[in-house]
Amino acid sequence: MRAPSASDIAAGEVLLAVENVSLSFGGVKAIRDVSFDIRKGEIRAIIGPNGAGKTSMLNVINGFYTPQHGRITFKGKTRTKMRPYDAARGGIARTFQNVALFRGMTALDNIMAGRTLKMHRGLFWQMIRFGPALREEVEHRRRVEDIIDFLHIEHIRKTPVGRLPYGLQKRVELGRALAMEPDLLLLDEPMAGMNLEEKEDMSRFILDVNQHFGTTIALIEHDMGVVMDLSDRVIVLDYGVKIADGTPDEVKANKAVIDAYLGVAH
Ligand SMILES: Nc1ncnc2c1ncn2[C@@H]1O[C@H](COP(=O)(O)OP(=O)(O)OP(=O)(O)O)[C@@H](O)[C@H]1O
Repeated sequence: MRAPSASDIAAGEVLLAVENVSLSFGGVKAIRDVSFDIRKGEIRAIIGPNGAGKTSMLNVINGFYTPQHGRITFKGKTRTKMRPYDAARGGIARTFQNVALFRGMTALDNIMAGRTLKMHRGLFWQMIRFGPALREEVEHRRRVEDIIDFLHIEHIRKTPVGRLPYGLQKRVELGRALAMEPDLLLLDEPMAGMNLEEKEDMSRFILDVNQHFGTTIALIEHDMGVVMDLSDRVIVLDYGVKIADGTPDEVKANKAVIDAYLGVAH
């Protein structure tokens, strides 16, 4: 059984609230007046057919897109506009639908890159690796090694990520996001392109991140088995509109969802 339970989550504190958000690209209405919340400690899935607006919603949450209408409240602070850098500094980390790593760099260096926002000493001190900067680097390396242990990727730490199989690249990308020590982790199709074994591994890591670090997670995923197993609550989008929001069992039984999505082979 997962902890915390669904009833704990229902009573829990709201980490992020999306209110009446609408986003258009020219004539295309990607998101239409969508509201929902993400509570501290939960795993929240966003599902829906292709083009439903799922990735656009993650891009609104992490400040990549500015919605024409609506507002976002994160950790009690309300905004209509935020830059991705501020979102990252504020504690929102993100992985992408297609792996977005530095392919020529090792797994270790890619994960280390995720620590950049946590580094306080300036470039000058980093370069001469003196005093406080050296102490800081040692601490960052320790954190990164902990993440490498946690994700069981010790054997590939020195391998350029471009040479790794896809499933391991996705794991390194997760490691880089974890290196930011986020309060909210956004995962865009973390299982896409994976075989069954890789999916099982990734599911376990997502649950472990949630349980051991207490990280709140929002994920987009097309594999319904994975979504229903992992998530505390699920939002369903269709043509940019929210058509359902509830526990996996509630969503599975929802007629509009069956008609729009679940009933259709994907
Ligand atoms: N940068 C953009 N410029 C123009 N239109 C866009 C842009 N990004 C998304 N769209 C459009 O907005 C709509 C929602 O797209 P989005 O990628 O958010 O859907 P999605 O649910 O994530 O789809 P998928 O499951 O295929 O990834 C689509 O009609 C898409 O073509």
